[in-house]
Amino acid sequence: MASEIELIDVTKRYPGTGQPAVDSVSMTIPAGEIVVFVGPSGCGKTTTMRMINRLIEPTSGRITIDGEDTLSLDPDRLRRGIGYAIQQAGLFPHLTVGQNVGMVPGLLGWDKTRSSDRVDEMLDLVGLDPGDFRDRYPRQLSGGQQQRVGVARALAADPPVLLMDEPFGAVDPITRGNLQDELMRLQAELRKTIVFVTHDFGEAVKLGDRIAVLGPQSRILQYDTPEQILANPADDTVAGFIGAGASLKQLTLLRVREVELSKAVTASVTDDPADIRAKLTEAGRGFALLLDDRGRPVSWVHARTPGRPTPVGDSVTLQSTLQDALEAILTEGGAAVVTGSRGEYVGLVEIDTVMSTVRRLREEAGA
Ligand SMILES: Nc1ncnc2c1ncn2[C@@H]1O[C@H](COP(=O)(O)OP(=O)(O)OP(=O)(O)O)[C@@H](O)[C@H]1O
Repeated sequence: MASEIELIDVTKRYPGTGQPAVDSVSMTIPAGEIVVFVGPSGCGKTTTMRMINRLIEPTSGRITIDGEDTLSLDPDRLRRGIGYAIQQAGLFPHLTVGQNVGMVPGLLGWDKTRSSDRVDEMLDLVGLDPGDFRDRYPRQLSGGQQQRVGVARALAADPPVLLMDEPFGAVDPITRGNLQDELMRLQAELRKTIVFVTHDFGEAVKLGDRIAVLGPQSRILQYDTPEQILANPADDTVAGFIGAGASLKQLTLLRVREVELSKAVTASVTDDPADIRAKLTEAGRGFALLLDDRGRPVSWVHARTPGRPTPVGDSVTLQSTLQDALEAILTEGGAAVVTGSRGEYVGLVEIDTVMSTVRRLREEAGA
């Protein structure tokens, strides 16, 4: 379930300020898409987003959701129907993870069983084991886990619209990449209308079906697909914002599932090292990837030392971008291991694949 959002001539003038923070913005946010607001600090991204759920009231203009004027609705009711996730998760510190996630279902009057089933389902969905996490307090979680709980909470009542204000801004780059991958995996399933605020253009390109590049007072400098913005920036300001190295940035547009994967020699973690060595000799390869009993990658072994595995570090999923794969290759060396939806090994992205893709993108851009 998703909804179309429309902003019509929306203006916000904070009391006691000269210029409006948001000046006469009009845009349509299509149902079921991720629209990213990106722009410099202070340009009015957050103000624009918060007017959608009326955490901030517009000074003038209209906002409709599926054609219904939000100003005609009771603000509390409106907000319960819109998921909201923010930087540093904004969890209530004195409530458990389960109570945080179950907050909106509780407000909506769901009964206890339905609420608690939903909490477990949501924790599962964002990759946290409910048995382990439900009764913990936010301070007992890492930053990335808190963000996951924040997303679970925003999704708990199955809202058609999700507002996300720099939700991954406060975590390290690797965790951030993982959270982005998970959001894309969730969205492939849920197809919500998501408005996402960031000042990181790379994040916008990775996540957005469309990107609104905003200038001062939320003036829309360009509103288009990432491909179009990268290929045809509307003006020098947008071009400057995209920055140099656009063809490398285009790696963030391609998913691992879109390139041909290579095959590793695989063996089971329980296999005899001598058998693994024999297998590698026969295949004429130097390394084997060891899988556990569920087919998940565990470690690499070298033909000369088959009894001494090194753990697989960074892996990527089919939804990851080639940029992520490149980063994993650079940290892991040689190739990035690709896993499927249950964490099972599905193939490798090799550096040659990334290089030939970059060459192809350059050629296409020059053509
Ligand atoms: N409550 C307020 N009262 C007065 N001015 C405000 C208020 N909130 C925001 N502003 C001003 O409105 C402008 C837009 O702020 P907003 O937070 O929407 O920008 P932003 O693009 O989200 O910024 P950032 O990326 O730094 O979070 C800024 O100039 C800010 O100083």
